Amino acid sequence: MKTIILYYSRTKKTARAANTLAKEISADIVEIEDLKKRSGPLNYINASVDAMRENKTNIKPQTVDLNEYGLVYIGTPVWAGKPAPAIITLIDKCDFQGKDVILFATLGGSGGRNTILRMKEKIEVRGGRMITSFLIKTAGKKTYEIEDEMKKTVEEMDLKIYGA
Ligand SMILES: Cc1cc2nc3c(=O)[nH]c(=O)nc-3n(C[C@H](O)[C@H](O)[C@H](O)COP(=O)(O)O)c2cc1C
Repeated sequence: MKTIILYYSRTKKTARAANTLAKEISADIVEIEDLKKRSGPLNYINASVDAMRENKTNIKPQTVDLNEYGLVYIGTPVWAGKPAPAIITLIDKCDFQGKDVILFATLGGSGGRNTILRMKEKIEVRGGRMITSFLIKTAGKKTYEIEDEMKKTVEEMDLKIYGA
């Protein structure tokens, strides 16, 4: 069965990691957009509050049909120690019954463990099984450094063996 990568990214760091991953493991990839405006200083605070409270948001696409996929990667930036609202919203709209799931998050420095744990809990409730997870620190990193870090993670975690 095929592999798909679903991700949300505000400033395109998670996007960079996700696209590199898609190339490395030959997976399909879908970007989840948050239709709420998330740029600017005030929206940064609102974004943190929304993440902390796990407030839902409007996303595009509204759901993803996972029927033809056996393995699903889900990637999010860490917001206030939580997954981004777009990903919280997405998880609750997808059917993970019988799916293997690999979770990843990009972050400045802290809150990664809690972010993965929260996604794991929500996916398990919806019938999915997290097989592994990883974090990519992005603070101060250039685009090519994020890509290199992703490639290194693929090698070190042997991610190419999953979902074949
Ligand atoms: C609203 C908001 C809250 C954030 N909270 C955290 C946090 O709690 N811990 C952390 O390490 N980084 C935090 N960050 C930094 C992002 O997780 C990090 O820059 C991430 O790589 C951005 O990914 P993106 O470019 O895909 O949006 C936060 C960023 C935003 C915009």
